[in-house]
Amino acid sequence: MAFLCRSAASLLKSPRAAPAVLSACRLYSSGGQYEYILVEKRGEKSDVGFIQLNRPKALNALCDGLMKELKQALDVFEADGEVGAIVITGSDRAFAAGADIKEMQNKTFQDCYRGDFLAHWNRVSQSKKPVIAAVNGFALGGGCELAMMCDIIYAGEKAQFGQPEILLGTIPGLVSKVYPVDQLVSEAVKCGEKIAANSKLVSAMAKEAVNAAFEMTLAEGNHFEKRLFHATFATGDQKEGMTAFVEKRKASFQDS
Ligand SMILES: CCC/C=C/C(=O)SCCNC(=O)CCNC(=O)[C@H](O)C(C)(C)COP(=O)([O-])OP(=O)([O-])OC[C@H]1O[C@@H](n2cnc3c(N)ncnc32)[C@H](O)[C@@H]1OP(=O)([O-])[O-]
Repeated sequence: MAFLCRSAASLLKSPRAAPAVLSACRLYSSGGQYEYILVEKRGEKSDVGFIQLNRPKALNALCDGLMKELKQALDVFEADGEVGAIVITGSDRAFAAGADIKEMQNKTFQDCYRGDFLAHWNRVSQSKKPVIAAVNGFALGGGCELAMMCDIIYAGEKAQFGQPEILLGTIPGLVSKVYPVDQLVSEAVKCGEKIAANSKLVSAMAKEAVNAAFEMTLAEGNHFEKRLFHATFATGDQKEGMTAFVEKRKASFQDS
């Protein structure tokens, strides 16, 4: 699994493949029109529910509308007796580049807490039917978490998983990396440098979330992480991190 930052991503960039187009895609639902996803039944027996995230210009950033539609499509497939499994995919370039930063940029802690921000994000992990993530391209932040909520992950050779939220002044849930023996120590130091360049306040919150999860049930751990995620919206560093992303510049964190 690769931990991606924007600069690393630019090195890894592959020729931009056109978003996969669903031939003969038909809207499959209770008649509702989906704006952010394409939905159909696939397989010889039409017994596989197929959901393609479809915000190509935003690299399938998971805006609130998209997540609501995803929940709606899962509800429809759960109720469909023909459907035995569900596949969620994105485009060749991006499974999903995370929660929508532009939508989150100006949210306050109060907005997050009162509106129970991300409340419906657990829908995938609550699915009674097996869900398979088919991941090509970027699966970052909430996009990586969406894949992890599925029961099985199939990854294309160029799939890139990462939890880069710390670069935005908010908290991630997972980081892992594998190196050859002789590169391990120097890479660990480089990693330390990258961490140290981020908000120390938010890094501490991330660590608190990870450590607390070891002592909790999965549901409690998810809840605790969500509350800490909300709390980062009370910091100046979250504002700086997300504003810097939108303004296409490097963030300057003040640990506040
Ligand atoms: C449990 C929940 C908690 C989750 C928290 C999160 O997920 S936090 C998030 C964690 N995720 C991250 O921190 C990843 C943030 N994304 C990146 O770092 C880079 O986009 C990249 C490395 C994925 C691709 O770089 P690249 O140079 O190849 O492409 P590019 O950068 O030019 O992007 C093309 C267009 O897509 C847009 N857009 C992209 N992502 C998002 C987004 N999440 N949101 C909104 N928009 C996004 C981007 O603004 C641009 O639109 P514009 O300006 O043209 O209108």
